[in-house]
Amino acid sequence: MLQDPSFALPYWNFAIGGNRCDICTDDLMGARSSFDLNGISPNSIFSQWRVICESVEDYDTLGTICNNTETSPIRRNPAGNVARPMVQRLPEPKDVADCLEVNMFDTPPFYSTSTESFRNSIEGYSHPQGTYDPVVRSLHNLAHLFLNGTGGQTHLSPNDPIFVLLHTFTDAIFDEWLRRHPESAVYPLENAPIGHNREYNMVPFWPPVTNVEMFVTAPENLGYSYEADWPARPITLTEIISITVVSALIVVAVIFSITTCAVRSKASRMEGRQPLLGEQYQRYDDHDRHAVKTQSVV
Ligand SMILES: O=C1C=c2cc(C(=O)O)[nH]c2=CC1=O
Repeated sequence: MLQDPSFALPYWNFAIGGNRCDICTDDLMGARSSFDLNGISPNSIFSQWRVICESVEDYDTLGTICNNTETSPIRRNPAGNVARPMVQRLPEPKDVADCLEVNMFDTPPFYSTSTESFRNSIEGYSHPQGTYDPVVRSLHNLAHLFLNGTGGQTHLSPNDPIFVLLHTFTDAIFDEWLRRHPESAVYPLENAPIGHNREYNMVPFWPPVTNVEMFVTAPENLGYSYEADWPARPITLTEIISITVVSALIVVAVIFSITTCAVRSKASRMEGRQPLLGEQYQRYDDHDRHAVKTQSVV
């Protein structure tokens, strides 16, 4: 993209479970301040990073527009939302594996209420496996809400530099999904919310670019690829049962074959040692030989 091989897009793999923000350290995105639960440590370069475009009421009620004035420092209290325990933990690796298995890219109404939709699953309005549930927050949304501060409020979140890392990881998951589902990667042609149909331009980019033009993998589209290890899909109960049954059948078949071979080889060894005529057959004894001679004379 830039013709600069040293340029890279870093990402934050937020699907690590637990209640610890692993990149919230002073050498990365800033540790928690010891003086202020919601603040960033003074040892971080981000401690005085300030928010712009915070006066949302003014924009709504007075019709003013953001003029880039800096206001308060960014706030962050990872895992600290005591009123909402559900957002005190980061997504699990399994959640990424599950959402990569969702087959359809999107389903009507192509909205935050869509079910069995990869788009809604990665966005985080449904269970990672695809089922829509109004109380659930997962993946991208959960990572935002976990940050619990500037990064957790939709109109402010880009002010926290973690935003970029959270979104490059979300994009990497989308890219992996496109790679795995080439045949079901179908972007909605119509009936999507305003501006989101396949051939509509993505607002506010200039020069104009349509949604479908961006619906291709990063290497094809922009000339970069993500270096990521994806969690393996966990084995389902049905698969465990099938594997157990097949393994048991293989063991029985092997035991049966070994036993049959052993019995046959023993039988053939015994046969080799037996007289040609068994005890039940009459033998030539002196009397018989005599009888034969007598008969031949007659
Ligand atoms: O910055 C964001 C904050 C969000 C909060 C939710 C939610 O599901 O409540 N979703 C969000 C997306 C954001 O981009």
